[in-house]
Amino acid sequence: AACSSYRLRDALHPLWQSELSVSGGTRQSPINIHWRDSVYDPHLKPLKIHYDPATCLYIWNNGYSFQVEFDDTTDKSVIMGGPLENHYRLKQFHFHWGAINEWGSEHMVDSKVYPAELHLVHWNPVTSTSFEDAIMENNGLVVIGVFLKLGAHHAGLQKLVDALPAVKHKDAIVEFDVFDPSCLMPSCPDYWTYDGSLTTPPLTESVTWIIKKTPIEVDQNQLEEFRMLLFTSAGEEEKRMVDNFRPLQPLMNRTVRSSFR
Ligand SMILES: Cc1ccc(O)c(S)c1
Ligand SMILES: [Zn+2]
Repeated sequence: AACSSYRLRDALHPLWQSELSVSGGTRQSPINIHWRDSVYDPHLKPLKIHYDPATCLYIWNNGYSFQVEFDDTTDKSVIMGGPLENHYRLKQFHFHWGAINEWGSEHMVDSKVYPAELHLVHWNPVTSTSFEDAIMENNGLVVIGVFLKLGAHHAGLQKLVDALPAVKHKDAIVEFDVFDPSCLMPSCPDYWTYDGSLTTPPLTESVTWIIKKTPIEVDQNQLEEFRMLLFTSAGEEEKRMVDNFRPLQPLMNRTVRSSFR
């Protein structure tokens, strides 16, 4: 009963009315990672990341988040290793965040929530011919999740933050060239990994999640710039883009593996 009422509340969340279409899901995201329940897997390799800053195309406001899109027509920006059997191409990255610092991330670690979470979305060019196809493929996608915590100014992020006023409204787009998202990665190699889903519609269960254990630090001004974006288009009544995170989903029959002891 608790689960169904939980799911009903979940399904009525403003951003996810369409939730009912996957309410039978068995591997939904995000989840609360219980550190002590995660299983160290010695076979997990270090994650290898090779991003070419020249593949960065533009930044836009898609009405859910702000998103930086990459040229994914070649293998110039890829990840491999970790839990992966082959390389995956970087397609885009975006963030989820809260109205205040007390919440905002999608995943949690022992119920600890962060003010924001970065998602770097990659697709499998070996088993799919396009990102759009990969969304529907089992393990067609890999999303690297990085927690953001309040702390020092993040110089690499600031280049992104400076572009946000240009994409304040839904569907706004601005050229954004030569950016290397590796600068948003924590130096600590440790991660958890589990099988899950997109956290926005179509919520398809096609994602191998790689959640970095260590957050990156950003300062208050940078978080507040995120919160000045709008869900709404120019001319509409303004709705601030905040709380664009999906509620926690049941772990069901899944194990979270860790790359570290
Ligand atoms: C492909 C994709 C789009 C939006 C998202 O929030 C996530 S998590 C993945
Ligand atoms: Zn996301």
